[in-house]
Amino acid sequence: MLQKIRENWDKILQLMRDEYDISPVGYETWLKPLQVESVDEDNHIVNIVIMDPKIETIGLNFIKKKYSFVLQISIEEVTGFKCTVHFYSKGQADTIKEPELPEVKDSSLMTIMQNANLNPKYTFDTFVVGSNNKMAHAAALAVAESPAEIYNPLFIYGGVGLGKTHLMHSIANFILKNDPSKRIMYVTSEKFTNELIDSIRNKNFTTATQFREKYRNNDVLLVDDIQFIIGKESTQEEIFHTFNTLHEAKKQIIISSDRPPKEFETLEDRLVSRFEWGLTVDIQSPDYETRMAILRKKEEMDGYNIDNEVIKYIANNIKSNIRELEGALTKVIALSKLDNKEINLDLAEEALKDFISPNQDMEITPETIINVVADHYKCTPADLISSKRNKEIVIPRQIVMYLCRSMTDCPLQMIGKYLGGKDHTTIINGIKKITKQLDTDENMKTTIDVLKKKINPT
Ligand SMILES: Nc1ncnc2c1ncn2[C@@H]1O[C@H](COP(=O)(O)OP(=O)(O)OP(=O)(O)O)[C@@H](O)[C@H]1O
Repeated sequence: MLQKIRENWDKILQLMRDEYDISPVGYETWLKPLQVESVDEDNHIVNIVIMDPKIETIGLNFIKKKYSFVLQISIEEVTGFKCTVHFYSKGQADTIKEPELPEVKDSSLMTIMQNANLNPKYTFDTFVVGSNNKMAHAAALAVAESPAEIYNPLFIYGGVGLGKTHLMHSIANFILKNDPSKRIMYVTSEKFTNELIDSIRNKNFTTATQFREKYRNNDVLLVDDIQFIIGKESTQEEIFHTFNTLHEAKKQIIISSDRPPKEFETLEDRLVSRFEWGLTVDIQSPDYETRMAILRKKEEMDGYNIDNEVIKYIANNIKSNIRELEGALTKVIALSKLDNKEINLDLAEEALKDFISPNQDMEITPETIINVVADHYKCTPADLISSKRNKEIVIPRQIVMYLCRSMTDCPLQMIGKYLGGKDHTTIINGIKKITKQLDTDENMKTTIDVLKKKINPT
């Protein structure tokens, strides 16, 4: 087994990196220096030595805490060997034998979680509750405690990197922990679409049946980022039937999206109405206290105790995306490890100099607005700038005109220039159209609110 693990070592590390979202710097710093020292086949123990003298002492606990579990799973996945890993710094390798880690007891549950495409790190325990996500958290917990009994479907929406996926996985992990026999499947709507296309392409009855079974034969189905089904008719059809089958069988459905169901203007009504059958909850950007609490939680999980000034600096400067907030803390920690320096404000400023630009609170520009609106309507900025006259482009373009007028100081003529040289009468007409619609159309109000938040989340 030693030989097999050694031969596949690069593959195992790469699997960890790709499957568990380990950043390039994390990979280089923590994983590359790891080598397999020996294997105790009887006790299923793999002994790993940390070869880099720079990190072997300071990084030992960190690596143990953070990577033991994913390394165990990756070794099992690549070589089939179910094991516990023990880490040693180079000097300890021959002498120390540590007690077995508790994680191995859960390894069958972990395999079930993996098969359901779940990230075991995303649990309610690691999810910080703040005013921005209180409702969503409460609804998620209620669904986890009583699947298919209260809110079905549960529809969670919110901006990028705000914790929708984390919350969905928390529900599924909670259910599985209580009852590992539950059949659970997590999928992004993109992956669902790709698998559907594959099953149709093969034109093979078995493949189509297998695909349906995979998604319909579940107690809980979680579909992330449902907005990507817009404009994909076969996927919508399949989602519709999958939804009906599961709902009729009283199985739980959980959906996430970047917008509420009523904002799916081009989606069939029958789907939109189904999405609204249960409960719709949103997640907003975190306030300062929540950002601080999230950073504190992450620091605690990674085994650090970082100066309050540093945490405040990050929380003050990264406001709208929790993924970026976490990334910033990871960067600061990594730099301190690499340079073997104490974590203080100077080091944080150095580590984040490309991340936090002094101009980040700069005024909003028409370019930003065009990009956000294009992303929201799943068209391209070039479509909005073009002279295309179809409704799918004309309305978003008029929204750009309205938002440029209400969110920037840009003169009408300049807005016209940003939109590919439209004259100022066209811009005025566009703005009037949206302003008028806002008086009567609730959907338009919600759309404008959502877009304004995306453009200026603070
Ligand atoms: N309330 C929270 N407490 C702790 N960590 C959080 C919280 N919200 C988000 N995170 C962390 O932020 C990162 C991004 O969260 P997640 O992937 O769930 O966002 P998302 O809303 O699904 O993003 P996307 O729109 O890109 O799909 C994850 O690492 C997650 O663990």
